[in-house]
Parts: sequence; structure tokens; C-alpha cells
Amino acid sequence: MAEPTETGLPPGWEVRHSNSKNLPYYFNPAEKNSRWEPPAGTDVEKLKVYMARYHSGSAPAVGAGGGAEAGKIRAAHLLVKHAQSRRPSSWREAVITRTKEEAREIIQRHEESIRSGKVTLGDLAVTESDCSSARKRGDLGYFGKGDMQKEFEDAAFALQPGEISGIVDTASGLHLIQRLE
Ligand SMILES: O=C(O)CN(Cc1ccccc1)C(=O)c1nc(-c2ccccc2)[nH]c1C(=O)O
Repeated sequence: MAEPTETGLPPGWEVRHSNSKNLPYYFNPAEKNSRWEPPAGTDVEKLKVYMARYHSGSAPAVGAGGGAEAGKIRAAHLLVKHAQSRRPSSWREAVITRTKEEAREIIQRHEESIRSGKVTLGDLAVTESDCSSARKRGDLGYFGKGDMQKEFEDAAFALQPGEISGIVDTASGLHLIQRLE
């Protein structure tokens, strides 16, 4: 039996994310082989645990119609906190001391990288977002009116699916929001 891997996939295989379909897929760079289903020899239980931890929410519910209830949307965001954030702490940094203007410069650079097509918001959120949703590529799942801070809600509901907001300022910090559904 080959060395066990963190993903449960056979060695050489990795999980990637299709932004166009908003679905995970399996890729083997050496073989330049990609597929929607896990390859033979996958430890399916282990893969399920890995996906739940790193990719939950990245695949819309399948079979149950998958879509949102009426009035709900699905969005992802990238949050850059600062010293004036209501909770100036995150998984990235125990004590966040950057000023709000420094945070603005940072998130402006992130916005340029995303709009240039160099990186997707989901990929950047994984390492750069100060929100706990970073491990889910910033995906917040479905939400309706009244669920989020007003500035966040107003910006998110003004977006078309796929569209990315400008910088949104809330008590939590500065955000870029991408509506997913
Ligand atoms: O604002 C606060 O007093 C503390 N929060 C709220 C919070 C804290 C933990 C998990 C979710 C939300 C945050 O600072 C925060 N807000 C968000 C947030 C804000 C708007 C939309 C989605 C998430 N994420 C976080 C976070 O730490 O992970």
C-alpha cells in the first residue's frame, strides 16, 4: 500500500478547485491528468474528512437542487483586519496592529491581483484573509437580508453572481466580496 497522503488520494494526486463550476476536481501534475471523480486507490473516508476541512461549501449541494432558498445569495470574501477592527485578532495574527490605512493599501493590492486575473479571490483568501472562512476559500455559504453587517449585506446583494465588490468597510475590517450564487 503506497504511503498514506493527507488527502487520501494516491501519491501524485491533488485536489484543485474549478472556479467556473465552483467544484473541486482531482489533478495529477506529473501525468497532466485531471478528473471530476477521485482516482482508483483513493481512501474515500480520508478524502471526505479532508474535503470537509478545506473545501466545505466549495461545491453547491448536489441532488437537493443545490440552489439557494428564495432571497438568499452565496458569497465569499477576503477580510483584512486592522487595529480598529472590533476584534483585532485572527487565525493569521494573534494581535493585529496594522493601521486602517495600511490595511487599505494591502487590500487594494489584493484587489489589483484579483482583477488582473493573476489569482482568484478564493485562492488568495486561503492565505491572506483574516476571517475564519479563509480555510473555506472565504466561502460564507448562503445568507439572506439581516444575516450580515449592513454595509456587507448592501454590497453583497448589489453584486451579480461572479462579480467582485470594491473595498467594503465594516466593524470587522476591510473586505473584498465575490458573489458566488
Ligand atoms: O466583528 C467582531 O466582533 C468579531 N468578528 C465576528 C466574527 C468572529 C468569528 C467568526 C465570525 C464572525 C470578526 O472579527 C469577524 N467578522 C467576520 C465577518 C464579517 C463579515 C462577513 C463575514 C465574516 N469574520 C470575522 C472573524 O474574525 O473571522
